[in-house]
Amino acid sequence: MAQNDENLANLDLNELRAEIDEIDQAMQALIIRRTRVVQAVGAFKDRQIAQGSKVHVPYRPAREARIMRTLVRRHDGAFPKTALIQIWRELIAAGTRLEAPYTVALCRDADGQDCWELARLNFGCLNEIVEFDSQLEAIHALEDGRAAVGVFPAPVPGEGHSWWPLIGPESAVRVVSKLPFGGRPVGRGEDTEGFVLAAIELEESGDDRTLFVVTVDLPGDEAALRKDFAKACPGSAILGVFTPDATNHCFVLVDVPGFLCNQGENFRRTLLDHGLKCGDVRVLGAYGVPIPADEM
Ligand SMILES: O=C(O)C(=O)C[C@]1(C(=O)O)C=C[C@@H](O)C=C1
Repeated sequence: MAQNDENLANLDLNELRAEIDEIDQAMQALIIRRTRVVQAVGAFKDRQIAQGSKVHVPYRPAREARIMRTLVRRHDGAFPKTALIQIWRELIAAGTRLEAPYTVALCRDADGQDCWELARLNFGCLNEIVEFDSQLEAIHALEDGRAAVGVFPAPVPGEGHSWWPLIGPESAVRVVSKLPFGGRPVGRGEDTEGFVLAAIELEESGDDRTLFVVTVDLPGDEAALRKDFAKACPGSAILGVFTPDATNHCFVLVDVPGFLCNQGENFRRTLLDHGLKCGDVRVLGAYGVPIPADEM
């Protein structure tokens, strides 16, 4: 029998355990029911694919971001929100696998940093994680469908080689999420941040940031470039600058507040208006803003 909190203190151990058994049974029945609904979602997506949809990966990070934010917002009581999110990570990852099994691609960065913990925690205990020898190979695996998602270390300003310049303008691969999304694990991997890459459509989650790759004339110094971008676009951050050999231009990876995937041209004009000598502006991706640590 469901007990009020006040009554719990009057129960003996057997009665308390009977209460837990009842709750576990109710939760399991709901997991069974949720799974049937997820399978129906999978069947719906299969029909969309049969009708010509190009997206074959069931993963929908914007929807997941909305689910996680709602969980955290309505939570109450002593159970930690980070662990609550982790329960749903397993639920969602295992369910997505039922829609279509998928492989997670990983690659270490030039400093040997990898995102294994991030990948395991986000994509669950059942999905295969394949480690590639080079970042280019991992990106190719995403492009040709050998892997559905990839987790790559978030670029660090000033690092020598990053993966993002390897994604060409014709590639269907995009940055679609930032990890960890809510809460951090304790211990190994607790400081690692990563981006999820996948060949899927970009969708709004209600609180998003957009990644642009901007081609600019080689600046006198990088500090001036950062200042110019900050002035042109408040709240933006330069995550990386890549200068191809023997050229007089560089590519700048800039992280901008808002879901601006159809506004590359507007963004370019804003930069030009602020005196930045920029050429092409292309969208590398967009991601739901992770839940801030002080809300967890
Ligand atoms: O909503 C969907 O599109 C689903 O496939 C369901 C679901 C979920 O388990 O809630 C699973 C995978 C997606 O990444 C997002 C959500």
